[in-house]
Amino acid sequence: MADVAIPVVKPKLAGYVGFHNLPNQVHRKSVKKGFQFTLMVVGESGLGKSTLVNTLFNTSLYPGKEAKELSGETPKTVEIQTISADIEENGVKLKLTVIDTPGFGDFVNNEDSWRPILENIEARYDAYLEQENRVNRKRIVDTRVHSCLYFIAPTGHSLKPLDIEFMRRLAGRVNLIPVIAKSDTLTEDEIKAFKIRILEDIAFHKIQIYQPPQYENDDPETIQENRDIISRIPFAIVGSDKEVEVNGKKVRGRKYPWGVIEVDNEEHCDFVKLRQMLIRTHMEELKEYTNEVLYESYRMQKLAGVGLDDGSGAGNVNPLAKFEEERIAHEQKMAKMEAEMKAVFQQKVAEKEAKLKQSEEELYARHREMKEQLEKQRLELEEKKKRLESGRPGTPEKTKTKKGGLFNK
Ligand SMILES: Nc1nc2c(ncn2[C@@H]2O[C@H](COP(=O)(O)OP(=O)(O)OP(=O)(O)O)[C@@H](O)[C@H]2O)c(=O)[nH]1
Repeated sequence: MADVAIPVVKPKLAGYVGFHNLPNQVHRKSVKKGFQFTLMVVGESGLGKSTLVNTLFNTSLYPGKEAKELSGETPKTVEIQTISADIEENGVKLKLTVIDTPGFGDFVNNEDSWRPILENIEARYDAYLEQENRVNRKRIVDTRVHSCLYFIAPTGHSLKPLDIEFMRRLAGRVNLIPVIAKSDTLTEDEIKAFKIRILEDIAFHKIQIYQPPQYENDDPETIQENRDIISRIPFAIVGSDKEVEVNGKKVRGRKYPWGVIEVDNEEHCDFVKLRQMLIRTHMEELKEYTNEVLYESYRMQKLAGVGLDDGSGAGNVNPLAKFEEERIAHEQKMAKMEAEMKAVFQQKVAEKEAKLKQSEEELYARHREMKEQLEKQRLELEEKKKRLESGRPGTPEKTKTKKGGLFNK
């Protein structure tokens, strides 16, 4: 039966109903529950990832790293590190999780450095999916990555092949937000040109980066704010968790002989706009996009068993082909085990045979020795006998019989 379109009636309320308070109810509940956000930072070694995280949340999430830096060392993040912190502002609680990934680019072969990062993102989707599929789904813990800051080295040229490879692999799985690291090392004009080139590269390679949505029914101020944010992508950032003095006032920034770059000054860098997008205006958008688009697409592909790239560079994987591949791999493994066992068995048999041969030879040798000894003894006895016989005086050659006849012996 075809659906019949039901006309939407827009009645005028005769009196107070009270549902205008619904947003307040949501607000109260959310504040009570608290908020949660997971941010990942990815990029080459030493680009200021850890420093930016501290700067963003105005808190020191890396006490160990800082202590090392103070003692003159150059501390490095060497493995994927997850740091959680409960922070509170005006009674609103935020459980913040930062996933700091080790800087790459230090190795001779950096080809596969993206793999553990992508695996980490997907493992978090898998953990969520597994919880959703449980009978009891009361307490689902969401550890999915809601946004990923990708740090681009301030070269002023264009994206490096490694950056393109990384971004291509991560895009479509996570909200990718490109940032130009340590932008205090570039001039304003250099930053402008660099941004254009980065965006051209991103468009050319069809890399899907996070695009803040625009809503027509937003108020003009929000629309303008949104436009401002979009125009700053990729954000040129400066990180510093130290304070410097400017006109007698302490500000977060970096001091140079020619002046001070202030982190929280919109004229100096895009840090404020990035923070605004991540925390003040788009945190919920980022979470929603992760849940409704990125996770959903991963989930669909996973459940349908098709289209998941296994990272081998072979593209999408057919589940039957994958199964067949696994079966062949299993058989090969079994055959290898069998051959190894056979080799061990043969070696053991050969060892035993050698041992037996040795005992046999020893026995022969003993036997020969004993035989020789016996022969020697026999010869000696023979000799003795001869001697005794020859030594007996007047021993007749012939013995007389009782009757005196002769008897030949
Ligand atoms: N000029 C400049 N230096 C910065 C900036 N941010 C951080 N640094 C310095 O760069 C060095 C490396 O900073 P980290 O935050 O440890 O860099 P990272 O990317 O976490 O390093 P890995 O753990 O090796 O990946 C430190 O000495 C920071 O003080 C910045 O915006 N500009």
